[in-house]
Amino acid sequence: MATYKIMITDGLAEKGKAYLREYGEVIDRTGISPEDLLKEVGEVDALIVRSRTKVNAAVFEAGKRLKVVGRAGIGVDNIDLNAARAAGVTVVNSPLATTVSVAELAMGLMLALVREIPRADASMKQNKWLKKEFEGHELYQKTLGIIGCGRIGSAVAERAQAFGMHVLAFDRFRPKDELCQCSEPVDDLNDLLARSDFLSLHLPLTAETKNLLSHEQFARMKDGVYLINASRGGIVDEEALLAALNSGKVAGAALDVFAVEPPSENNPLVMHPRVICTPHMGAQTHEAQARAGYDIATEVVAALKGEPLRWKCA
Ligand SMILES: NC(=O)C1=CN([C@@H]2O[C@H](COP(=O)(O)OP(=O)(O)OC[C@H]3O[C@@H](n4cnc5c(N)ncnc54)[C@H](O)[C@@H]3O)[C@@H](O)[C@H]2O)C=CC1
Ligand SMILES: O=C(O)CCC(=O)C(=O)O
Repeated sequence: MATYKIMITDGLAEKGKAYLREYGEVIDRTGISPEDLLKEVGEVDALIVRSRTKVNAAVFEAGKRLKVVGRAGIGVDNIDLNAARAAGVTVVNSPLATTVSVAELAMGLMLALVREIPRADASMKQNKWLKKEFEGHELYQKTLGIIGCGRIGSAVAERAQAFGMHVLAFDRFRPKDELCQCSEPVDDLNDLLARSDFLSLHLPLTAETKNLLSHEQFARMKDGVYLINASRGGIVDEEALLAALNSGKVAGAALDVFAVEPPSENNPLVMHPRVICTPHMGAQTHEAQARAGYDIATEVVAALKGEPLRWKCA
């Protein structure tokens, strides 16, 4: 039986590692620097990453025996797919594993925003009882606009409707009859922006979606809209968001993702009193990571063995 060398650079659940060990040597280099990755990637047949490791053209160039890159998770915006194709390296991901966790975080962020849960907790820890300051809003009967209604967007739509929200969905590539999880599919992003009390983003970062929400789009939104972004930072123009928060157009924003991660120290969005932040942790649950680790391990081994693949990205 062939013995493969498989490098892990951003951690992997034990179940995934155990599966990989049946087929080869697992080299756990979690946290490896970009420089060391370039030095060491030439020794391995497969590389398994999450979102931290940037698998750019230089990595493919240095990966002389590299056959497959596995992304334990969904977004492959940190992997240069063109460079992978040019180098003849297969790229796979594990897109089903983390849907529920991300959708649950989006719902949690929505509630945290309208009830100011983080600020209320912080005030209690300062021995303050500011009950009168914390008059929030209900989600009930509000309109939620979902941009990108695939796996996660649909799961959020389902959960939001259980809260009694009216859910609009815009998806550029999915026919309206596939958006059955929402209350009302819309054809026009501007229509969704104009009607939503809450906006939640669930689409990939691509050349087309970069800065999808910028000054012009914020101007089209309702005054006092709430924004939740647990997709990718680059989809929202951060400067435009800051301006919209400062003008009061946006009442509050909850951000799990940033254009640059981690964001710079004292980043004005992170520090903003009406912004709630989490460190890109949508998929960071025990359950999601156990599934993602196992799914990517089986998919990477299948790719190494030349077997049919379920989730080929390149
Ligand atoms: N915060 C976190 O930890 C996590 C974030 N994510 C992000 O969530 C994104 C969505 O994941 P899934 O729902 O599983 O992907 P998906 O592929 O099932 O759904 C994405 C949807 O976005 C739509 N879309 C693409 N471009 C669009 C555009 N320009 N306008 C409107 N819709 C567009 C697609 O047609 C698709 O239906 C991922 O790409 C990733 O960036 C995923 C996992 C964890
Ligand atoms: O695994 C991670 O680091 C983040 C998860 C994520 O954003 C994704 O799977 O697209």
